[in-house]
Amino acid sequence: MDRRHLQLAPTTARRRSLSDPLAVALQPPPNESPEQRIVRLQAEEDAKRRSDRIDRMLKESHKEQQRKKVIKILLLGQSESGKSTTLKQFMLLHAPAAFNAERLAWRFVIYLNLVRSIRRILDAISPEPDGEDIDDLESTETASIIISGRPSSAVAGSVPAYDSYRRRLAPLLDLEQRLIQLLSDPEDNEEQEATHLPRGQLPQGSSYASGGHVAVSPPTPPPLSAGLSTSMPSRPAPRITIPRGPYSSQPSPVTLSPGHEVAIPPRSNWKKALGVVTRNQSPKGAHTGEIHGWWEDPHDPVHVMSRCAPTMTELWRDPKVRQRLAERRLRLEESSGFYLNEIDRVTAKMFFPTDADVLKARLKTTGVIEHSFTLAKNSEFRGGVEWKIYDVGGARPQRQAWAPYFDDVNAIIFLAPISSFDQVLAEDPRVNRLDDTLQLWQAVVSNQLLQKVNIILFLNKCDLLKRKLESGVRLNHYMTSYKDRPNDYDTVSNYFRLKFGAMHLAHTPNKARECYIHFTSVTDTRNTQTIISSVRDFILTGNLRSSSLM
Ligand SMILES: Nc1nc2c(ncn2[C@@H]2O[C@H](COP(=O)(O)OP(=O)(O)OP(=O)(O)O)[C@@H](O)[C@H]2O)c(=O)[nH]1
Ligand SMILES: [Mg+2]
Repeated sequence: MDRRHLQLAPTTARRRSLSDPLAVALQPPPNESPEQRIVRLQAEEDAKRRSDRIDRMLKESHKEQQRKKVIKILLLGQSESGKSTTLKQFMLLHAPAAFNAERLAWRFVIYLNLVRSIRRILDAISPEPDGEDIDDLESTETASIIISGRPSSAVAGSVPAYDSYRRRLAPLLDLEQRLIQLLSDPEDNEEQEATHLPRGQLPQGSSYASGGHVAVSPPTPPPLSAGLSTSMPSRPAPRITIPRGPYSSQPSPVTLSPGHEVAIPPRSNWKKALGVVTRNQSPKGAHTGEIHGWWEDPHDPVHVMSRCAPTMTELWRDPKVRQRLAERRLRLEESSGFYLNEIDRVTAKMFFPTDADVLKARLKTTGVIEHSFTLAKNSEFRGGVEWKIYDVGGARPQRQAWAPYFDDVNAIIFLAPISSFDQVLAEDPRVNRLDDTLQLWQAVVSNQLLQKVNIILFLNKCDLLKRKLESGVRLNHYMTSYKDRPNDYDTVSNYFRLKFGAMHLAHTPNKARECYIHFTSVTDTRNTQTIISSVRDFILTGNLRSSSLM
């Protein structure tokens, strides 16, 4: 309540007193002593202070109500379905400054992706009788491995230059450990030379294969400890940690997940630590105009990368190597092997990742990571809309962390990688990836807790699907229900749209809910950003309606 009238000048107060009963009631007694006057004025002052405080609180609370609407989106789907890539596209569109701030840090992930692709090639072409056979290959980073017609090692051709490749690429295999260490514990960067693990001192659970490269023994059932993700202190998220090894008194920062893919602990602040342009990395010397950058730091991984670049290119272009990879049905281009076709550019001393490089960089998610950004003010919400996007780990052991988010989410974007019909899960090579996605989809659409939640389905990796079908891979070979329909992209993609749509209709507990389906290739920025804008408007409109604000 505003009590400014208490401060009116005496004449005004007197004039008002004739008509204002409140003012009459508040008038001082006619025979007020000076002491009484002091007490009265003091009381009036206290009352005014209290009143002003209440006014301020009311104003704040009104502003708060107008300030922000929070919309929560959960990204769901199996591992490697494209959730984190979709999140990167959201950031690129709505938080470009944050995206740019992380750009340099992705350089290390790109190096790691390239180094691991090279190691997989070396493993695949190894002539050693006790080297990996196809079963081993299938249990490692299997998104790129197809599942039928296993060739035996016996029929596979050999690569005469194998020993030479291995010798010349040995520094890369050491660098792999350093990169994992760097990403897992960037604070330890200074000591990276000291903490670099020499052979024979690998973390428990990992070992060198006979060929001298790093290989990881099948994980024992991972100790799932309820840890807290940095960004979500109140939400439990599982993490898988390698037990302490004899090499260190500290717990290993390196985490490996089933399927042997590298996973960085969610608490690692690698994006912040490695994305910072330090004094050393500033593009120009302030006075001299001379270029200074990470490439002048002799410890930077770029030096090993660029020294090994000619051999990497030679290996990747070697027809015998290609033949051996084909025999082993290993298709690296579909996963972290993107960079194999651009070795010179990626290993250049001054390599600065482009948007496309960052989108393609693969780092498995563990736990649940929250990202927020605010959309500009609009007519409905004067304070703008805050979007919180939760990116979850999609591998099977990670899925138990999803449920706590179900009761408090406005929309789900489900990623179904439809190119994966001929692939198996990294965490369980007996399971076809598409079957797993369909099961997961059914579980999500039939979930009672989610019945009021908007569901948007991204039938993803359409670019890879198209390429795969054009190369002659037949869907009915892996999915007999497809029968003898044409094997072209339009028919196949439409078949998937109808199949996923029909499952939603059959299993949703809320028959009024519509499910929005998009064909996506989330590494393609132009196409994805158009879809993201329409998804954003759809979610916003739906939520405005449901909260009776429209
Ligand atoms: N060609 C192509 N590659 C894609 C597409 N979507 C994702 N990828 C790539 O597939 C890999 C896996 O994508 P992520 O976004 O990391 O997968 P995720 O669902 O977050 O996986 P987890 O973190 O393990 O749950 C990355 O290298 C992406 O660049 C796509 O539509 N086309
Ligand atoms: Mg991810």
